[in-house]
Amino acid sequence: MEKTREEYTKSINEGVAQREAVEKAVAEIYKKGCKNVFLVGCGGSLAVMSPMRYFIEKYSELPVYEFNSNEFVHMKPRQFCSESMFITSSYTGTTPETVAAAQYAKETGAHIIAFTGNLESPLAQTADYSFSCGSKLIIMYQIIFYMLRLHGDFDQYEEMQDILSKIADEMYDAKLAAEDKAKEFAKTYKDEKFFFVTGSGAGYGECYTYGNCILEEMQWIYAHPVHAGEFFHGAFEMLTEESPIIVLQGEDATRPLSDRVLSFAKRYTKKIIHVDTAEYADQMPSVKGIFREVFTPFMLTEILAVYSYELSVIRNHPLKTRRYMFKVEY
Ligand SMILES: O=P(O)(O)OC[C@H]1O[C@](O)(CO)[C@@H](O)[C@@H]1O
Repeated sequence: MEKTREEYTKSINEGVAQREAVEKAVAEIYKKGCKNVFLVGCGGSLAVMSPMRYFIEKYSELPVYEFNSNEFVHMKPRQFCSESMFITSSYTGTTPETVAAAQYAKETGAHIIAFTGNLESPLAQTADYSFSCGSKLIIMYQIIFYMLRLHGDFDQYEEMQDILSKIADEMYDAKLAAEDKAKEFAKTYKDEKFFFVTGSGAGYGECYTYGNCILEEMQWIYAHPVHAGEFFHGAFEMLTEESPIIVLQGEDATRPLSDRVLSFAKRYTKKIIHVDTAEYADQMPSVKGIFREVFTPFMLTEILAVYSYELSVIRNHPLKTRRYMFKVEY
């Protein structure tokens, strides 16, 4: 395991402990107006907000838009205005297009709330409110679900906070339970040259992250992250008995989409890697009822982190290895 229980729980609980400050920031922004919500970022930092779009769309009538930072800057969407809530995430806080997007948001008069790993970064200096901890998702949960509560769309907010206060330990138990499967995955598939990755709904962001950021960026293995619904409208033509397919399955409303991928894939390939949050229910007794859906993105992210780590170890290719990123002009 990449982190000890103490290191892991500290990094998660550091985010949970910021509850009051996050609520204060969200309440101040909400008071000034929240006509719509914009989720803006790049790569893994954009994908981490994708489940939040799912939850806003599911629970609220508030319009929500998800944008790559550079597209946001160049397109300047018409719906974006001084009463928009601009939520952004950048681990480094220096990704130029994300900083530019925040600067544009500021010029427009919108209120900016940011996750960043560096509170001294240009992004943090541009944002009205910035938060930092070891988990982007934990901060996003607190921002989005408090906003939904203020908007009268989510009555179970206190229950969610109660679960958050226990989640680090339970999640670590689930990560331990995933370790053998992750080691087996790494041993079996370490030499593969290509992976399909499918996911949907609250789990789609993690599907994108796994293909684009983990397999391609961090392991230099070709991957196609494809929406489980869209798989049948193109990509499945490329599936052969030689194709490994990683099927990410959560416990959200779109679970049947992954059942369909699984039943098709079982007919044409033996190389199926099925990662299902439902298999970790015993380790996470606090996460019950509607919260199986709410915490689907968190559980998928944390379980897959075990898979990524084991793959990087067996391939002797650390997850921080880069050819171009942060090294050359781009
Ligand atoms: O804006 P951030 O979060 O610092 O992103 C920098 C890089 O980190 C990643 O999210 C993951 O390494 C990339 O996709 C992205 O280019």
